[in-house]
Amino acid sequence: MSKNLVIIPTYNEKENVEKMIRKVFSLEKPFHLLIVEDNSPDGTADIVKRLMKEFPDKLHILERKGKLGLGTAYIAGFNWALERDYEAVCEMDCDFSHNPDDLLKLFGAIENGADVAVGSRYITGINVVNWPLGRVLMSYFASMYVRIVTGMDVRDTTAGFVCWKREVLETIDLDKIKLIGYGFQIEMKFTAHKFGFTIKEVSIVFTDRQEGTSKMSGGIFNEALWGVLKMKLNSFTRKYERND
Ligand SMILES: Nc1nc2c(ncn2[C@@H]2O[C@H](COP(=O)(O)OP(=O)(O)O[C@H]3O[C@H](CO)[C@@H](O)[C@H](O)[C@@H]3O)[C@@H](O)[C@H]2O)c(=O)[nH]1
Repeated sequence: MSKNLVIIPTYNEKENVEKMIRKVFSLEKPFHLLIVEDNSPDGTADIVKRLMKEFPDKLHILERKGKLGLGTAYIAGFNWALERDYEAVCEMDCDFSHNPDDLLKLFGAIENGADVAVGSRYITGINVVNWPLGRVLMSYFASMYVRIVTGMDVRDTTAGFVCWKREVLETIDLDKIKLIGYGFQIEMKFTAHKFGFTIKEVSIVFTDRQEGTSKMSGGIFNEALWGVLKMKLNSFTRKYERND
């Protein structure tokens, strides 16, 4: 069995999902793939189930009743992985904004000793293609804001292309992660940082999706803005002790 799992959350990704699954399985390293599907009205799940017959054992689906948010989709996926023997788990979008070829770099960073590997848009300038200037600036300054509030030395704090060593997911108590949108990505990294895990940023280029639409909303942005302050305040009373 592959030791490495890729988790892809999907909501209305019928244009991308088959292409993405085939691409991941064509990479030179063997990965398993878990699709966390939120009952997409466009029939994404049916495409995945058809492909599961072609890729038995390595393509899996976790179906939920409806659109419950990206953060809880990943938590469900992480818990699924922890019930099995995977040694590292990577989050990735379905829409090719994350280049699946970069999975090799991210899992490679974990093999080379990082506890968390972040596919980062902001360590060598700003590597974002096809986003409107407003969104680039918002994302860039949001990452800066988070860095200042949290004191965490990570340039791309909202990045959603991230690999986690199993031990990190076992340690950070996934039930305590409360934010669900961009804030989810921040809270996961911040918690790992507070537990003393090493976070390595790996430079990637993020290209805006060609097919389908983003599911993020203004509410999710606000959640990140206020949620980060609340998260920082709560961190003063929480104990971050590892059982080594
Ligand atoms: N299962 C499930 N999947 C979802 C949901 N919402 C979004 N997704 C899936 O999550 C992935 C990302 O969704 P987008 O809506 O395209 O996200 P985005 O706005 O481009 O945000 C990306 O970049 C942010 C940083 O700029 C990241 O913070 C974020 O995690 C994500 O990678 C896609 O595969 C999409 O189908 C949901 O409620 N449920």
